[in-house]
Amino acid sequence: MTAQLIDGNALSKQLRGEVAQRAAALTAKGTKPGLAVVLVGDNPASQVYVRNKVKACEDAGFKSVLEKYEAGLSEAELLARVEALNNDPSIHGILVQLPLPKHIDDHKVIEAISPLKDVDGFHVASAGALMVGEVGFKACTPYGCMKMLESIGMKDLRGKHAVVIGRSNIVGKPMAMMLLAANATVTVTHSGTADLGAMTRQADIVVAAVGRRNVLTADMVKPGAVVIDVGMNRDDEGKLCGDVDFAGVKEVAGHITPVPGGVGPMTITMLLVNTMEAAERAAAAA
Ligand SMILES: Nc1nc2c(c(=O)[nH]1)N[C@@H](CN(C=O)c1ccc(C(=O)N[C@@H](CCC(=O)O)C(=O)O)cc1)CN2
Repeated sequence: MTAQLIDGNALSKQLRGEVAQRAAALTAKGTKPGLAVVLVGDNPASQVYVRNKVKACEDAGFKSVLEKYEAGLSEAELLARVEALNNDPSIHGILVQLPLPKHIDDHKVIEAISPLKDVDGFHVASAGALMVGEVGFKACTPYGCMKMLESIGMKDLRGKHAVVIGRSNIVGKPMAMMLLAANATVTVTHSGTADLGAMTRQADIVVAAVGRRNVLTADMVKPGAVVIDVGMNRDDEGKLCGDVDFAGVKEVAGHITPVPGGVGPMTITMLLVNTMEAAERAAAAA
């Protein structure tokens, strides 16, 4: 058996088209969605990601502002920039690209972003809203994973067992909350889990979000399961790869996401969706 691919590029194209239509409608009513992207330092991967975010905004008809700062920018200076963006009515979403240089406390910076503009969904208020089912912004990567499940008819996950590998604040934990909200039975595994394979072999859905190659191999997957790969690593030849042993697992799984072309583009797509939502909420409140 060879698994069906869940194509993040194709799904992104469709969803970004829908966002562009909403953006045109809101712009015609006098509110052009605006996203500010803040990058500190010269991390090469971050530079690619912020460029892709700005380009995606432009393609969708948004205003986008890219603020780039030297790695030596102080925490106080960054907090002052965030505050200025909080008070800028033409900006509906603010994103500070992670990782930040070590001398800056990323938690402090994220908490300085207004929850009304927290389109990354990383603020404690956004995480809390997700936990209790209130209106807020959902973290883009897990939100994109949920859309990928929806695209294969898995919106209500009643009766399904989902196993999340990884417990980070930006992927693993919000992923578990979103799966739970969709009625899945959820197990969160991590570096302290005794027998990972024993957990994943029970799963109808596995989400791998560890940041290490080959965390999930074919022998750890139930035949027909859906495998979502959030990882972004380099193999020995420097080629981009995920956390899943794709070649092996695709022979066992029912559906699988590729890397590249899977969750990555969906992360940017859901950022557009969140920014669109932020602009619509701001216009409705005006
Ligand atoms: N403020 C944030 N920082 C970071 C986030 C985030 O959501 N918000 N996530 C990651 C990086 N990231 C977005 O910023 C991101 C990573 C990868 C991709 C992507 O499209 N990947 C492509 C491959 C790109 C390549 O060739 O390198 C793919 O998978 O097809 C998009 C966004 C950490 N920081």
